[in-house]
Amino acid sequence: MAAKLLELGAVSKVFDFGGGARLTAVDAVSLDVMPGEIVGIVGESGSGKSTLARIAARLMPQSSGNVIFRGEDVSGLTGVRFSRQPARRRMQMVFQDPLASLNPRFTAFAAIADPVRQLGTADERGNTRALVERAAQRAGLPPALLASYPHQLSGGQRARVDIARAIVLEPELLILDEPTSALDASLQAHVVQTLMQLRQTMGMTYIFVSHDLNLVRLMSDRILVMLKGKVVESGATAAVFGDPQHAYTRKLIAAIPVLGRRRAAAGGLRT
Ligand SMILES: Nc1ncnc2c1ncn2[C@@H]1O[C@H](COP(=O)(O)OP(=O)(O)OP(=O)(O)O)[C@@H](O)[C@H]1O
Repeated sequence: MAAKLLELGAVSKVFDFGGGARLTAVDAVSLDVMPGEIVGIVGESGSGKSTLARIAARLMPQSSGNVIFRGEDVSGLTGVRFSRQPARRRMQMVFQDPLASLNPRFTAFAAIADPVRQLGTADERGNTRALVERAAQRAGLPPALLASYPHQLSGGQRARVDIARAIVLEPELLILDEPTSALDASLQAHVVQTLMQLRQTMGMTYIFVSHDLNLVRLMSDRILVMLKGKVVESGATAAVFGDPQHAYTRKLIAAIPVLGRRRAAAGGLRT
């Protein structure tokens, strides 16, 4: 059996607001991600999905629990310390709002080149233009747009810059936090198609965070359902959608516009 790519062991995150006010945003979540899998994380707003994604990507320290990436315990490494690790280039994150995550003073080329400058080998740095052009092409960004600044690009084009930047060093794991939620339905479909093609051509593994169950159903091999920081249900996507065990999962599925109506009409899924 293949080695696990990422292991989260009983990861918790408690936000302390002072004066005794605390919030457990993630509560003892365990998750093993195998190479090549797409794991979807779903749940209502505030259920802890983004916090878990940020902990997995080492952008935020957990309060307790372990994070093991490619067999290496990275539990004590976050932020700048993790960014200095060789493992850093093997795991990248794509964010919800590229306008917020892209530096307004960087052209698309500079944004995509940034990881090469920061994390690339000397050879890669010498080859920056070719790497940037390859990543842009893979992400479906026309070469003519590489000279543009974020404000000159559409939402869909910005999403593609963000994806190109994330894949420029060919990471093994992409953690995608609502990567298409700022886009309208048709752009969303294009970006999802691009992500699915990338997975095939580059053999990547995704953790895909979304409140959009239709999208997660389409993309994921396996899903985790989160409620108030806890995983209330997990399993193969087809099994969870076909025979949801938890009342909350049934409620989420029933709320999917098209699928929910069809299922309700068939007499199933009342919570
Ligand atoms: N940096 C922070 N400081 C304090 N509280 C936070 C912080 N980040 C998140 N939270 C809180 O933790 C809880 C979980 O938030 P999180 O963003 O992980 O949920 P989510 O499921 O991703 O929601 P959404 O879909 O709205 O992004 C929320 O109550 C949120 O307000």
